[in-house]
Amino acid sequence: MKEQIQKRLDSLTKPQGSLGKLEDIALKMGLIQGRIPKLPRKKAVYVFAGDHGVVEEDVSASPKEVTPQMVLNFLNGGAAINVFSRHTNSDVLVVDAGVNFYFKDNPGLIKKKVGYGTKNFTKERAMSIIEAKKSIEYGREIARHSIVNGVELAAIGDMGIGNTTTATAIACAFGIPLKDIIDIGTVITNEQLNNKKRAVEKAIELHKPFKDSIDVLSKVGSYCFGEMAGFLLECAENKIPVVLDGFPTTAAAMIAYKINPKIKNFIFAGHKSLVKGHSVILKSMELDPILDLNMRLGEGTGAVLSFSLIEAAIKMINEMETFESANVSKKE
Ligand SMILES: O=C(O)c1ccc[n+]([C@@H]2O[C@H](COP(=O)([O-])O)[C@@H](O)[C@H]2O)c1
Ligand SMILES: Cc1cc2nc[nH]c2cc1C
Repeated sequence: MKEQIQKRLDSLTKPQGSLGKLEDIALKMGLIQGRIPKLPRKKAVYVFAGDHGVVEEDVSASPKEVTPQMVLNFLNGGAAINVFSRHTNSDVLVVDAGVNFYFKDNPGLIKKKVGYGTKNFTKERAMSIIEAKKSIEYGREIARHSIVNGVELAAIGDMGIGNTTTATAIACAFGIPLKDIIDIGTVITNEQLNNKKRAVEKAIELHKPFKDSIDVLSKVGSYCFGEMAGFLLECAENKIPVVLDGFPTTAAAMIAYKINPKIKNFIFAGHKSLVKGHSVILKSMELDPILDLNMRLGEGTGAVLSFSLIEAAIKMINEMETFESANVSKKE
């Protein structure tokens, strides 16, 4: 299949390889679909929301109430992710994986709450092993539902005050040195950055050694990261491409990747976040980001914007004329 797709790319009226990453995207999408790739008939972003006990350590710029407030904003269509999803003709589904708030039913809300926020992982496990397994299973259920509903290109986004601290702790638990990834998420004071660094160091010291993904998830993870990991695993097993967003969603991908490294063949990195650790963890999974727009918002915004380039790549391989059909000469 790879040869067939590559041959088609090389037959199009352009110097070989001149469309750069767009050619890589068309090839990867083709390998996922097992054919010259076709446009996805339905696209959706799943924004996984959850709260983190570690925010007690004063690691974030915003109060924790922002997590449920932003969930309501997503449901009302007023956040950046709603705008960019309308722009790319994608649906927005918000997942309550573990927000410390009770939400009323809403058609845009998927209620998969494992708990009302995790515990402070600088003092104890973020969650039990049972909850960690449950969060992965909930993520898989959401993916199955998405596939049954015809979503052919998905993205994951995150919402949770404290997410970048949890993401940092997860990456460190998998062996990435803290100094290579510690950074601000949203803009915080130097004191808060120090708190964040100390919180991760304390957690790693308290919980090491780490056995596997479930161990990492239960010790320093959170419900929304577990659900994102389960979502990725299930989509990959069903050959549905998923686009990652920034630093938190990519740390969640690490959890899934350590369970099944083959998922990387079904995953796109939508963009490169400004958070310095993002490129480090993308590289550890050999993923190359599509966009680089100095963004660090989360919510799935970078992922959904990259949908238009993924679609452009698919249109390119389908709609361009070949040297032969357009009668353009080529040196033998
Ligand atoms: O996607 C990113 O790379 C990213 C970088 C920094 C912050 N965020 C978003 O900001 C929130 C967490 O920020 P923080 O500083 O509380 O960890 C969370 O809701 C994320 O979606 C996201
Ligand atoms: C307002 C706001 C919106 C967000 N979206 C993702 N993370 C966020 C953090 C804040 C503070």
